[in-house]
Amino acid sequence: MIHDVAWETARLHAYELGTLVRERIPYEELVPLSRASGRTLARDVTALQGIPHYASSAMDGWAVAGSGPWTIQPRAAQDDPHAASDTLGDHQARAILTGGALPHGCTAVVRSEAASEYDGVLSAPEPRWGADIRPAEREAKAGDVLLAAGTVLTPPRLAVIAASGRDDVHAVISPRVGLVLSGREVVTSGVPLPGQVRDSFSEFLPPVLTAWGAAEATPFVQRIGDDLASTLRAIETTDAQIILSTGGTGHSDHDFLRKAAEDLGARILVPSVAMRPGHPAFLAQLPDDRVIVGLPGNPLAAFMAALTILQPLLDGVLARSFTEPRQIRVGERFTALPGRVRLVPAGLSTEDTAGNSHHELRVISREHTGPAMLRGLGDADGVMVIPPEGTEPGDSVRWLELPW
Ligand SMILES: Nc1nc2c(c(=O)[nH]1)N[C@H]1C(S)=C(S)[C@@H](COP(=O)(O)OP(=O)(O)OC[C@H]3O[C@@H](n4cnc5c(N)ncnc54)[C@H](O)[C@@H]3O)O[C@H]1N2
Ligand code: MOO
Repeated sequence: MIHDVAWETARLHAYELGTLVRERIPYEELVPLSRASGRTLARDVTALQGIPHYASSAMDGWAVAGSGPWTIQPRAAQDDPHAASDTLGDHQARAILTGGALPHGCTAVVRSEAASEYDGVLSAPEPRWGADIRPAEREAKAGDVLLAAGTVLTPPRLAVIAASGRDDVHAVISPRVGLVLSGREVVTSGVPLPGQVRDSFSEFLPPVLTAWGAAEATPFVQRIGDDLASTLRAIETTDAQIILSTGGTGHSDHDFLRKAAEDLGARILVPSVAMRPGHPAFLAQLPDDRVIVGLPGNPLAAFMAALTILQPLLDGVLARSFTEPRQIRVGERFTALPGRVRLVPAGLSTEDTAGNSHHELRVISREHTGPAMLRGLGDADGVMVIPPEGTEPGDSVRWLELPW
C-alpha cells in the first residue's frame, strides 16, 4: 500500500531536493542583460553609481536660479542640450530639456508652458524651490543593493540594473532537463486514430520549463514505449540532471516508471500525492543525485503534478526562495473530499456562482477540467487549491499562478 504524501509536504520535499541538487551542479555564469530575462540572480547586484547619477530636469523648460524675472543665458553647448554645463547666477535662466543636467546654482525648473519670454527676459509664476528637479541618487545610491541574490530577473529589474551602469549579471546556471514521454499510443502529428492519442506534452512542457526558469534551450526529448527496458535505457542514457517523465506512473503491468526507479536504486521521496488530479505524481532521487519527476499521463493531472513537484524543485535548484501560495476568496461551494486537496483551474470574477456581485475578486472553477482535459486550464487565470474539508463561498483558498 503506497502512502500518499500531503500536498504541502510534497512541495517541501521537492524544494529541499532541489536545494540539494543545487549544491551538486555548477552555480553561476556571467550573462549579458539582453539574455538574462527570467534568470535568477546568483549574487546581490549593487548600483555601480547612483540612480540617477546626476541631478537633472524632470521637464522641458527653463532652469532658473532664485526668483524671477530671469535673464536668459545662452546654452552652453548648442549641439548637445543634455550636456552638463556652467553656473547660473541669481535671477538667471537657461533653456533645458527633460533629463538635461542642471547647471550649478539652479534652484528650480520652470515648465515651458508656464513661462513667457520677452526680449531676453523670462517671466513665470514663482516656482517652488526644487520644482521639477530630479535630484541625483533619488532611486538608489552608489553601492546600494538593488536586487538580492535569488531574485528572478524581470524586464523592469533588468532596466534598473542597466540604469546603474552594468552590462551583465551573475545568473544561477539552470539545470539540464530531459523529457521522457512514454506511451505507445502517443502520436506526435496528424489526426490520431481510435486508441491513439495526440501528444499533449512536447508543445506544453518546454515553455513551462522556460517560464519556471529551468531551461534556456529546448530540453532533450526521448519517446519510449510501455516497457521496462526502454524506460531504464531512457533514464540511464540521458545526461539531464532532472528527468521529467510523462505517463507510466500507474501500477498496471504497462506502467514501468516506478519499477525502473526502484531497479536503479532510487530513493523515493514522494511516491504519490494526496491530491486530485495528479495523485500518481512521483519524485525520486537516483544514487548519482539525478532526479526523476514522474508526471501522470492525463494532461491536466500532469500539469497539476508539475505545479506541485516540478515548480518547487526548480525553485530549489535555482536558489530561489520557497513560495507560499497567496490566498484568494473562492466564489463557490465545494463538498469535502477527505484526505485530498483538489487543484482546480479557475477564473477571477467579481460575481459568485449565485450571481451576487462582490467588491473583491473571487475565483470560480472553469468548465472542462477533467483530468484528461486542457480546455479549462486554457481559460483559467490560475489554479485554486481546495482543502479536503471543502469550501463555502467567500472562504479563502490558496491560489497558484500560471506560468504563462
Ligand atoms: N486502477 C486504477 N487506474 C488508474 C488509477 C488508479 O488509481 N487505479 N489512477 C488514474 C489516474 S488518477 C491517472 S492520472 C492515470 C495515471 O496514468 P499513468 O501516469 O500511468 O499514464 P498512462 O497510463 O500512460 O496514461 C494515462 C492517460 O494519459 C494519456 N497520455 C499519456 N501520455 C500522453 C501524452 N503524451 N499526451 C496526451 N495524453 C497522454 C494516455 O493515453 C492515457 O489516456 O491512471 C489512472 N488509472
Ligand atoms: O491524476 Mo489522475 O486523474 O487524478 O488523472
